[in-house]
Amino acid sequence: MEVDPVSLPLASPLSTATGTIERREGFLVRLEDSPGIGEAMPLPGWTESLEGCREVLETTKSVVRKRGLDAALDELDPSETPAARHGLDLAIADRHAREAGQSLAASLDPSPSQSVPVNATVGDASPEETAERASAAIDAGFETVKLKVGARSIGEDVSRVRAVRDAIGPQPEVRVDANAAWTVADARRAIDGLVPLDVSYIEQPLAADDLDGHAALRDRGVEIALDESLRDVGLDAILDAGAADVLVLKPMAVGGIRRARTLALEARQQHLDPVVTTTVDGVVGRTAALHLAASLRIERACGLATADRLADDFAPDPAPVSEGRMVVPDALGIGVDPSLRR
Ligand SMILES: O=C(O)CCC(=O)c1ccccc1C(=O)O
Ligand SMILES: [Mg+2]
Repeated sequence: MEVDPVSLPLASPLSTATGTIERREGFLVRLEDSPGIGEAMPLPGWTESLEGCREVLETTKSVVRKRGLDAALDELDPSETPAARHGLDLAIADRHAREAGQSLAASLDPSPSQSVPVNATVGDASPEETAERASAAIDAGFETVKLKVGARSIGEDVSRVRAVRDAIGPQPEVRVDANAAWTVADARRAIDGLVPLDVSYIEQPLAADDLDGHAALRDRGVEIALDESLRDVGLDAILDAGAADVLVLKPMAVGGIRRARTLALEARQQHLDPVVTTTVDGVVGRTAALHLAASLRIERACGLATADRLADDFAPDPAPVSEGRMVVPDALGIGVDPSLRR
């Protein structure tokens, strides 16, 4: 197992209620002999720190040498060091798929979908700017836009969504992501303003641990999706509280695509609908998340259209967005050269 530090600047930083993402730093994990590649891109607030990830991957190297890959994977705690675990898990999964002569999606499920619908991700900006970005996305073929909210007053956010609806018309799906910025009272006001604008879902309106609050927001004309809550309180608590309609899965934040897949299948059994998104990862992590979504045959738009935000990437994009969908690479494994270096 080899670990290479990597750094990707963002061409368009992503502004959210909890700050702006400007650069992604992490590690490529490579397996030799029988090749496989993974990506460990910690995102502070969502995963361990960069330093924490570096340290645990160093330790993991020697565990792999002494006790093998599977033992090393078992030692990585998905809640303590999810990005490091994602890196190794993905390298192993990529290797397995390659050895089986299959794409990653096909190695996860016998009948994966060939393409996945994706949403455009529109960060916080003025109403005019937000509407312009949303229109540009619709013109480029997207059928769903996800707007970041929660950085401004409820009144301003509702005005932003109204500007978007006025600009793109009634057909496209509009969803919003508050990144836990609202109180219950804020969220009720926001829902009153957003329902007439036909917003499909609100992602993480309230604090991650406020499951009862989220449960009380359901069935008011807009679905509730949970993202941060999965990281902080876990799937069982979300299911027990009946807190959501949609579960947002970020493979980098849950400790790997295979763990994300298990969580998605569990959620579905309880009528909680999974959606897969990236943490604005490089081509290895992003394309792996696409394979995961395809293996789950997700029909809701997924948050995988994040390649455009990067100013640079490790390799050419094997799954560019076209007409609002990403086509799953029909090559071995992830479909990215497993020997690529930075
Ligand atoms: O879901 C998307 O459209 C893209 C991913 C995204 O919004 C995101 C990216 C990095 C960190 C957090 C989030 C989020 O969903 O909250
Ligand atoms: Mg979110």
